[in-house]
Amino acid sequence: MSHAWGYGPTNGPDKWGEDCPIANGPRQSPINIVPNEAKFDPTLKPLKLRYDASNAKGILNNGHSFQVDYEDDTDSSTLTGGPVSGTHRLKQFHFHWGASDDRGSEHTVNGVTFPCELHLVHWNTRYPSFGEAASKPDGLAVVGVFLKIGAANPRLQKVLDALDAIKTKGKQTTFSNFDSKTLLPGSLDYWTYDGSLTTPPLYESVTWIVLKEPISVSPAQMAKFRGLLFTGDGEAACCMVDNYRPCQALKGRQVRASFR
Ligand SMILES: NS(=O)(=O)N=C1NCCCN1
Ligand SMILES: [Zn+2]
Repeated sequence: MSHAWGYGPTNGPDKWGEDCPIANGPRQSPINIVPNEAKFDPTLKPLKLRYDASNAKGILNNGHSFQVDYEDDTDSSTLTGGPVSGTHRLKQFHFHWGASDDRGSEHTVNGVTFPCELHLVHWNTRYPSFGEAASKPDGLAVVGVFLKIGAANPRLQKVLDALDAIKTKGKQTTFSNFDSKTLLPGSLDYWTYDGSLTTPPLYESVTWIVLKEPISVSPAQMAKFRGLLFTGDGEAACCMVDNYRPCQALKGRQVRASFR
């Protein structure tokens, strides 16, 4: 692939293997989760997410999605417990979504897609930085949360209201005082499996923690996601939609459940 990766016909997921051969590796993500095939693991600990709203730094259109970045030079926003050992620091969160409500999530459940999926990206502090951790088999832990069409979600609104300022690729603005814990559903029941980044470089470094309970999003709120552009100022506009990777082969992996 001679040009930068993306989600179009010439640079999309089917082409990523040209630059990233790990795309066909043994622990790629996302996957279809089949609850009846997930094994309840009583040794799994409850997820402990402690986030400090004041760690929120900024919001950026990176040309593939948008992300909210967090200060990660101390242990003030962390994930502990769950399937991971040690402490993982929150680095950023971002979303994946579709052009219409029938698609957009990366993981699926019994083949069912959701219109959007939230990823909260954390890195293992046994390594000195996110960049170092990102390429280690136990380097990252990503919490995935499904968004399901329903009532407008007031907890999304501050994020969505910031999108007008970052419409095009490369735009960023300050984004402060946001507690990402408010984006989580009431239950922290989860499925977990060993996987990868779902965007290049597709490193097989992610312990995935996919929450069973979705949060709500309204059609009008979904329209705000779809108002973003993949393209930068001065380029032919291309709507930022369908920025999800299709499900990948399980290749013998076991998905565990934290709940019966
Ligand atoms: N969708 S994902 O697996 O979280 N992929 C990521 N790639 C770059 C760094 C953050 N996360
Ligand atoms: Zn993601």
